[in-house]
Amino acid sequence: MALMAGLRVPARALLRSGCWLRGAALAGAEAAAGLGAGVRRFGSQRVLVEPDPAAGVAVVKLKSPPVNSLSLELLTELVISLEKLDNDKTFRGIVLTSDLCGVFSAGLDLTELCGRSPAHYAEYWRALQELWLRLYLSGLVSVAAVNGASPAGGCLLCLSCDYRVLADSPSCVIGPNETRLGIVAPFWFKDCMVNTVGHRAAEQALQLGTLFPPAEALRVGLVDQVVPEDQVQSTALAAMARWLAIPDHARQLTKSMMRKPTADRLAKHREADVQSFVSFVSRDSIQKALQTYLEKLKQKG
Ligand SMILES: CCCCC/C=C\C/C=C\C/C=C/C(=O)SCCNC(=O)CCNC(=O)[C@H](O)C(C)(C)COP(=O)(O)OP(=O)(O)OC[C@H]1O[C@@H](n2cnc3c(N)ncnc32)[C@H](O)[C@@H]1OP(=O)(O)O
Repeated sequence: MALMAGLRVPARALLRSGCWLRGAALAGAEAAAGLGAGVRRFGSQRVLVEPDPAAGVAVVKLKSPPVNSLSLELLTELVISLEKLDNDKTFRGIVLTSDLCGVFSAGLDLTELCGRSPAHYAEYWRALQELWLRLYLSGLVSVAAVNGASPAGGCLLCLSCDYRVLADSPSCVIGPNETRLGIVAPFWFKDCMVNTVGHRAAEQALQLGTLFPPAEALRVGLVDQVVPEDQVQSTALAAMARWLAIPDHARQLTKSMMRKPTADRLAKHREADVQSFVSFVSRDSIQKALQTYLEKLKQKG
């Protein structure tokens, strides 16, 4: 651990801040890339939005160190940013990516699931449902530029997008590893998996808690392209251009036709889903399993 401004900051987080320095350097290159004078980044503490109004595209970057785990705060900020972009006619598409090095998102923040009250679990789960429904049904084209590891809830975020580009690096694993923690993916995550890779591949991956390396993720269809790490964002933007060549109304109606039945399964039973999560996560055995997993993660660090 390093001490910085009175805060305990993990050394790994400081290393990752190399990416933020790169981000600062990139700011200088924004003019060249079309993000010129008058076009401002916006967002919040944990979600950075880089708009390109001329292209109608915004790059949405998760920046919640050390690993972009989906805390209640990150979920809330992401929902607000997506809502803002969804309601702004300037934008037709978003690229969702990470501002951190080596991690897209570590999935659900396990500290939100351990030792908290039932009311907290319920609030947390409602926020996760809200994010999933908003992203999954968004009228915007959504491309995930997956520039790091993306287990469990991180994988769900990617699956909720329309298209996925993954970095070709051994650390960039993606998949539903929930069972390895002793927990169960919710039915709507399962449905997303089935819709993306088919029933058999989803069943195997969900039961075995598989984290796919890039080539395997491409082979099963969990991602659409695998490219060198430094080409993830440019490839995502090139894919975006192809999707934006389609008239919005036709693409949006088609997206809704494909996705609404899946989303409706949750939308119609949200509160029952919350209660089933709360009673599951409150079990002693589940609390113990999650604590043990979290401790192992911390010891590894
Ligand atoms: C029947 C009813 C069903 C109801 C549904 C029930 C349950 C819900 C089920 C499913 C939905 C989704 C679930 C999830 O998403 S669970 C989370 C799964 N995620 C993981 O397993 C990832 C764990 N993390 C890692 O593997 C690695 O951290 C990494 C992402 C590969 C990055 O590795 P790296 O070496 O770069 O970092 P560290 O491992 O050293 O971690 C740094 C730091 O972060 C802490 N941390 C990591 N992941 C999490 C996390 N998910 N939540 C909270 N904190 C996390 C880690 O402990 C380190 O902390 P430290 O204090 O040591 O700095």
